[in-house]
Amino acid sequence: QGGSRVGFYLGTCPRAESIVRSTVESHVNSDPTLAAGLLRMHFHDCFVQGCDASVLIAGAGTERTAIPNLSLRGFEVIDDAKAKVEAACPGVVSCADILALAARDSVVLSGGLSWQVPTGRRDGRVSQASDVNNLPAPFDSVDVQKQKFAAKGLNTQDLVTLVGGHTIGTTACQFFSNRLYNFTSNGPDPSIDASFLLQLQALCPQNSGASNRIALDTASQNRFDTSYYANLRNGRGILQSDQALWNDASTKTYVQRYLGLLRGLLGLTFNAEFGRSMVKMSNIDLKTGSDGEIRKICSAFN
Ligand code: HEM
Ligand SMILES: [Ca+2]
Ligand SMILES: [Ca+2]
Repeated sequence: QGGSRVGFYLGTCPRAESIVRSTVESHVNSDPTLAAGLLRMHFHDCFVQGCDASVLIAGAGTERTAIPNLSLRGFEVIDDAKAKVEAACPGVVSCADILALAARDSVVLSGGLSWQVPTGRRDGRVSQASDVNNLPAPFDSVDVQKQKFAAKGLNTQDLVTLVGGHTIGTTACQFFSNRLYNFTSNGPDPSIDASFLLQLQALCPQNSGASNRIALDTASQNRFDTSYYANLRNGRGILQSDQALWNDASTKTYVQRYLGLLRGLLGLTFNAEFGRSMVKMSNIDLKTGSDGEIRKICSAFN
């Protein structure tokens, strides 16, 4: 996992990070929902073949065509940043690094704390839809979520923290509408707050709302804050996998700590911890040194 380091491009492309930042900024300013798209894209990259931009390759049979990736957004932001970075320093900066930096910049633009992103990743030469099988699903139990994160070297705190990325962005109703209508033989998921259930049912009608999009963090979908965790506490989580974090003792303590419900040594600051867990996630199975390549354009192998 070693090989990446903060400031990798200082000697070879000193403007790389600022070019990425200003590109992400201009896109997010015109469409604030892109911040969530870029954060999720980096997660989906890192969990499949490591953080190597495999998710960015276009074409038949690539990762992009796998079901969980069909709704990824922001490819045009990465392509734009890459074109500008190439113009400044051709052949130097990887697409994998641009995506990792763009994810960080997206969090900062949404009001989160910044962190230093180690760079030096190289771009992978493989992208296959069939490899997209270890991403967590919205129906996964806490145990399965923990196993999938542990397989990538991420512990329970990292899980609760990184899923906190759901403090921004939206989901299609299809990923949770079973909770609203046919979760048990009697109907809805009893862990949903009663008045919230009525709101969600209105937003996601049973037979016609599958593609409607709903904030993952009600009333705070563009702010990088702890509101997402407060919603979990109040039975206002959206995905079954999200609400489960409150209903399992091992993950609930982290939610409580982020909400300041456990004080003193047990207190934790979400926005600070998020950057720390992101650095761990951003270092999954890196290709460094002479592995892989530096792509010329992010959507195609050289
Ligand atoms: C147990 C782990 C996770 C599960 C089951 C999960 C599941 C999902 C699902 C089903 C969606 C909605 C997709 C759609 O409607 O197209 C979503 C959206 C999102 N996820 Fe996750 N996710 C997980 C972890 C993460 C992590 C670790 C991050 C980032 C660090 C993340 C960031 C996001 C963001 C930002 C969105 C909104 C995307 C947008 O608005 O375009 N998720 N997630
Ligand atoms: Ca990858
Ligand atoms: Ca929020």
